[in-house]
Amino acid sequence: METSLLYPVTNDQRTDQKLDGLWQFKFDETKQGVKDGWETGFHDGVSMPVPASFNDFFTDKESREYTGDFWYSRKFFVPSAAKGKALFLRFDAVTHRATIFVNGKEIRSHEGGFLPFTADISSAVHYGAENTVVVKGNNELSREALPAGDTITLRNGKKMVRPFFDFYNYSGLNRSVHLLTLPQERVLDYTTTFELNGQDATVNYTVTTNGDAPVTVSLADADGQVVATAQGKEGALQVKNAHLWQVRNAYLYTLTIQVGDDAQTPVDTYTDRIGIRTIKISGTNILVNDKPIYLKGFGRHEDSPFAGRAFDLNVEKKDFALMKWIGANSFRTSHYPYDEQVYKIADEEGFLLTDEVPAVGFKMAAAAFLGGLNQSFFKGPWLKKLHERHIDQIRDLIKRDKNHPSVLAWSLFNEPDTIDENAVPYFKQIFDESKDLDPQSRPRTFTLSEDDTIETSKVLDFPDFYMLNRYPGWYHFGGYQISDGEAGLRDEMDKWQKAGVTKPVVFTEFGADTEAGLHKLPSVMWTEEYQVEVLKMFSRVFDDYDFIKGEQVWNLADFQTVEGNMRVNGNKKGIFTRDRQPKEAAFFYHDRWNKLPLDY
Ligand SMILES: CCC[C@@H]1NC[C@@H](O)[C@H](O)[C@H]1C(=O)O
Repeated sequence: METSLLYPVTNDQRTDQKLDGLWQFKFDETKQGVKDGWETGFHDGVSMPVPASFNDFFTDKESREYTGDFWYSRKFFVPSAAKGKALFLRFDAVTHRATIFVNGKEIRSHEGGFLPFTADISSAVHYGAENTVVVKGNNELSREALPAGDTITLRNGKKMVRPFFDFYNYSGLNRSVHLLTLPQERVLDYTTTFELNGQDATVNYTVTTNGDAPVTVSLADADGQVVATAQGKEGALQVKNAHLWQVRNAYLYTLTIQVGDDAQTPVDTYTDRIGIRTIKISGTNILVNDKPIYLKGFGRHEDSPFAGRAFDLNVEKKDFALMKWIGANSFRTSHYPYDEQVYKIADEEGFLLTDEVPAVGFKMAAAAFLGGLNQSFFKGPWLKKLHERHIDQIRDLIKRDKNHPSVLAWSLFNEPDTIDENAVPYFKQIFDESKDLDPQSRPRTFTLSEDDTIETSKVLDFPDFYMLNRYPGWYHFGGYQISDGEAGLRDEMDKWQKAGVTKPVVFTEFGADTEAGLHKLPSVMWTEEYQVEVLKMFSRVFDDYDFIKGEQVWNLADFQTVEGNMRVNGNKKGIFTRDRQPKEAAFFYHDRWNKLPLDY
């Protein structure tokens, strides 16, 4: 687990310099890089944008599909003025694993392609001079890492991934790299929890530093007026007439943490924007500030042309414009943690997000669909290592995102195999070990695939609310059979109702692949008209069962997947195309959701 995952800030005590731009890049198919001294830097590679996935920049299939080690390198200058500071490199994400070298010295390694990590380079840099950072990355998949898959070797000797999941294995320095100078004594972390007392609110906080200097915490309103202060590494800020953060009606305060005796010359200062709100599950209701909400929105992907899986602020800005236009209020970070800037935007826009770790592909049946074996995923030699990495990434996910008001819940799996008894001990371990990680005790859950029902799933006691992925009208009872699909879905909902549903149910996936521009009257599958028929069918069912508290359609936009006979250059279940243009279904939801209150 990382020591500190605070998002970088720049002030009188801290600096954050992004090292984005063109880096040197090359593949290392024979894993000779270390033997050949690549860790000291190289100039015989190709130029590669950062942040970006490397895959789509190549025009030959072997490079696009490359699986194995790859190297990045660039120079960076460390000013003499940085002497005495703690120097770190912060990698917002390297997919799927990385080893970091500075001036030829190995600093650290990291496993997991969607969460940040920092490398302390204080002992390796030259001050007042240029330095060289080198990243050795790797994008192989296995059953003992997240996300799950296999890596095979073709008869021509080339490696190839076989994902047990339905998104392309985009790889590389997918998010920004930062050069940080920090005070030797500094803030490492902080937590916030909230109590609402009528018009007033209490912000309970803790601050973790690496020293003994005193701490002062203050809270300022959106106009910059300080509304509360407190002393000490633990305390409570009393806020009169608190302006609450609400769904699609956000309000953010600025929290300032100062370390040191003298407010005029603090040892360290850390600031962040927080929202005062509470989240609870009460019976079959999801409550924000004690008010029931209904989730309207999407499963998404970090996916776009050219950038691949890399964070692209332009795409993110467009996606939020589309989600606001259509009347959405929420999304799931399917199937992995997104870039921190997404959560910051969601905080500002008042969107709720379900924050998901890349525990996807934990189901051999799905792997069978994608070319794996058909056996129990939770019974194999890979489980011990997988569990270690799974809980490690849950810990870092919650450590990184716990102070965002937009985070509604933690999704600990996507469509795992929960029918097999072997799943129970694994789930028990994950839920036991994640129980106390979130100071705000937000709900923990996971998505249930079609096979995992109230009759077949063995792990329904664990989630705090249910997330259902259902595809009648597409993967079964498609086309003219859709009426049987609806009848079957209603049968299942009747069983949930009869069993006495005691927790909220949110539909987190449903939809139909649709080729934009394909029309037919009457409809056939793959046409825009048919996608609307499927979504209207689901809407009729959702409106008939009061325990259903959310509809998040799959997917906001078309996205890249592996090639195959079930995919037409990617997954086309988007309500928008991959270049973010509306299909007919976008206007259906614009009409359906904008008739409802923003938060229900
Ligand atoms: C029947 C499983 C559906 C599946 N669920 C996980 C998503 O990552 C996929 O994209 C989606 C699909 O096949 O469209």
